[in-house]
Amino acid sequence: MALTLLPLPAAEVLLDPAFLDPAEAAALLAGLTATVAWQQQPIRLFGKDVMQPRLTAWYGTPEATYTYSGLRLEPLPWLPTLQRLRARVEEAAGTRFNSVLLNLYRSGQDSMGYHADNEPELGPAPVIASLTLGATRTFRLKPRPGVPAQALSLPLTAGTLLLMRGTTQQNWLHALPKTARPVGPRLNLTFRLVMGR
Ligand SMILES: O=C(O)CCC(=O)C(=O)O
Ligand SMILES: [Fe+2]
Repeated sequence: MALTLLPLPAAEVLLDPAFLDPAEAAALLAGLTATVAWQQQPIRLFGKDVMQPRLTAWYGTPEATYTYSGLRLEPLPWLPTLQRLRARVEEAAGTRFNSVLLNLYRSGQDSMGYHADNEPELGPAPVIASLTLGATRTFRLKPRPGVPAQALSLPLTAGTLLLMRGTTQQNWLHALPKTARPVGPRLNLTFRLVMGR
C-alpha cells in the first residue's frame, strides 16, 4: 500500500496503514522495547519539574543535536534496526532524516499533550515521519486558533506510517491522549531532519 493524502485544510498529512505487515511490526516492537535505551525525562510544567508520562529515547547522527528548554540533547548512535527502518521510511517519504525520537507509551495512562513539532532546528516546514508499533491508540489533530477546520481523531494501528509535512506544524497541533481502555504498550518512532548549527 502507499501513502494517501488526508483531506485536511492547511495541512499535508499522509497515511499508510499497511507500511509494515503485522508480523514485522510485532517483531520490531519486541526488539526495540528490549534494546532501546529508554529514559523517563523531566519536563518543566508551570514552573514545576514533572516526569513525562511516557519513556523516550533520541537516536541520530552526531550533528543532529537539539536544544530543548535550554538543554542540549546529544543523540545516541544509530542502532542497526533503526538505520534499516530509517532507509525504508526515507524511501517512502521521499526525503532524508538524520534522527529519530522514540516514545514508549507503557499503558493507557501514558500520553503526549497537544503540541506542534516546530523547534527552530526542524526548519520552517518540517517533514515528520511517524511509525506506530504495538497497541492501537487515537492520534488527535486540531487546528490552531483562527484556522477554519475541524479537529480529527485517527486510530493508529501497528505498522502505520503517518507523514506530516508542508504547513501542518504551522496550522495544526497534535496529541496522543490517555485512554481508560485497557491497552498494551505502544511504541512510536518519529523520524526528523535536524538542521546542523
Ligand atoms: O506517539 C505519537 O503518535 C505522536 C508522537 C509525537 O507527536 C512526537 O513525538 O512529537
Ligand atoms: Fe509531535
